[in-house]
Amino acid sequence: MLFIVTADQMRAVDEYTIQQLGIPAASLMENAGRAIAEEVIKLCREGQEDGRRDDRGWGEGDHADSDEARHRNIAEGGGGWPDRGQPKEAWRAHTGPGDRIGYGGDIIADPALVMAHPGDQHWYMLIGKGNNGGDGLVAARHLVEAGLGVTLVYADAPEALRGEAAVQRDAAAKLGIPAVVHGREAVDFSRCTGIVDALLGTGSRGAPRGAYAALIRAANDSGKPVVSADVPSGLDADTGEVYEPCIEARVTVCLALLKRGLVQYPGASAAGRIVVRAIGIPARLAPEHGPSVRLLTDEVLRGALRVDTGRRRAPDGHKGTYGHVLLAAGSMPMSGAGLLSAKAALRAGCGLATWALPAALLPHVIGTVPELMLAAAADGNSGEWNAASAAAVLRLAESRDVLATGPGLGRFEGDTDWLRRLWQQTDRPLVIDADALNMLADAGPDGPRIWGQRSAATILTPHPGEMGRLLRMSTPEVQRDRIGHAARYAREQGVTLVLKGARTVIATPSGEAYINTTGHAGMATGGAGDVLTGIIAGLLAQGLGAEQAAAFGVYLHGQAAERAALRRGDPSSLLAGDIIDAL
Ligand SMILES: NC(=O)C1=CN([C@@H]2O[C@H](COP(=O)(O)OP(=O)(O)OC[C@H]3O[C@@H](n4cnc5c(N)ncnc54)[C@H](OP(=O)(O)O)[C@@H]3O)[C@@H](O)[C@H]2O)[C@@H](O)CC1
Ligand SMILES: [K+]
Repeated sequence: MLFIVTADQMRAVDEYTIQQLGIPAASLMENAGRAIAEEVIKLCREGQEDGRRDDRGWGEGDHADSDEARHRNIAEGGGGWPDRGQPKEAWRAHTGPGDRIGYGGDIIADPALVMAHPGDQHWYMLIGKGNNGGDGLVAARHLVEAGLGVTLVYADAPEALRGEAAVQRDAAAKLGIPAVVHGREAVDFSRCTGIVDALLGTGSRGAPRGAYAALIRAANDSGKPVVSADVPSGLDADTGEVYEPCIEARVTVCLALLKRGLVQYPGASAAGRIVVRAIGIPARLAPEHGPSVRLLTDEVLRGALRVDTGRRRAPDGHKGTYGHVLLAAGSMPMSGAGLLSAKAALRAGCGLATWALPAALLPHVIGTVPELMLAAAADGNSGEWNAASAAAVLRLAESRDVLATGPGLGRFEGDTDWLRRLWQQTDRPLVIDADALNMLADAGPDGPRIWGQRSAATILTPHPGEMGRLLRMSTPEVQRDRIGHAARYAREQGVTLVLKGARTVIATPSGEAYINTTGHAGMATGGAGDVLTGIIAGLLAQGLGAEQAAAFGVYLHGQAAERAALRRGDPSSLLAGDIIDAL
């Protein structure tokens, strides 16, 4: 299971493992360095195999329907990417004739470190003065052992290294691994075939300084593939913010647990392919030492969240079994938003859906979705909502299972009070999106808290701009720490929050959070959010809890968008309606 941690949480788990479990720090560093060396070899082999990387311009990697692809460019245990499932044949292809003994079966020495023509490779290992540098030194030893050429490039004087890292420095020196110190000797990056970035890890603070900054710039400018140890140097491991400069890695070998900065943009782009490698630290310790944040995969949905991702129906089920969604949405200029939401709710599998809308809109939408029931909830000829309509919506909600509101609603006189009445006077699960979120933001900085805790599920689905209005901060500020802001708001306001955007965050009132792995940049299109509102409402109607409906809804939404983009052949031509059709 892929837990996602902050640097402090990682440190606490490290400490526990070393001090309470008694696993020596040296073992962890040995495992870390060895894992980095293996990933370097794997990258070299890929280069030897075909030299052509499969960059199809989808933004985040391959699009396939398997859970492995779900992880996007994140792989666990080093085996998930891109092993191509044929280890034995692969070793055959990669090992030279001298590496195999032909009689009585294959005997292969240390397969993870075997490659053809290792002597053609020469890697520069950029070594910082902390434990990240220690990992790089261990990796250097293993690469030398595998036959590659290696040069250590120290950012600081080697004497600055302490503890375990100093032990590794001395071992490397005794083995005669060539070393230079930045500033003392010139470093010519054109002479290497690849670079290991072991400058800064989770102990990094702020923008890289001095020699660290100079080496990062030189590595990026070299055009050589960079493998980063734990996190790309120059990345904020907690927020995903990239400082100037920041390593642009081809591969990041993330040690033990995923760091938050690697799953949030722009950090996720700087990290390249992320491989999470176990180093002897039990992953399940993570939530005991900080918030529980997980990558949202099919496994997490089926396991921890107990969601039937196969969406099986009871053989004797009827439409009443799958619940009835009431959607209060749409206005004259934005009727399509209501239509998309309502249709998505039906496609998500609810038994029935009623769309409550301004009376003047009714004649224009009758028959557009025949499966949908329509209810005029606001009088007048304007096609807009009004404050008095709250009573009608509440009345309709009495015989429905879920209320969703916001898409295409528009703003109107007294709208914040209109929303407050829905919040306080219906005991149905409530999904709040779009303009309804702006009404909520106008309720004041304490937002929902002053309206009281709802007993039923309450799900808010802001995009970063709406989240900013709720939090009274700018959109870039929200984006700078998406997980942190979403988790805090959900906990403080007692709601389930879906912060939309690349790598959607789902945060619960109890402090759990999930980072979605499905979807693509083609979903940045009008109406995609309205579709999500409908899907989540449709799942709530079928009896899923808030956490399950929000998480599964986001996952399904992205998965359907992937399918739709594959059908069209190009994600950028995706329409929100295509997502509904692919559900
Ligand atoms: N058991 C463990 O702990 C394990 C840890 N592991 C590994 O250790 C890594 C964490 O190691 P770490 O805590 O030593 O910090 P790390 O990131 O190497 O560097 C800190 C040094 O950099 C410096 N520095 C800071 N900011 C800077 C800046 N902006 N620009 C320039 N310099 C800056 C700072 O110096 P200062 O400024 O304080 O003088 C400090 O000396 C982790 O990511 C993983 O790779 C694994 O082996 C598994 C076991
Ligand atoms: K690094």
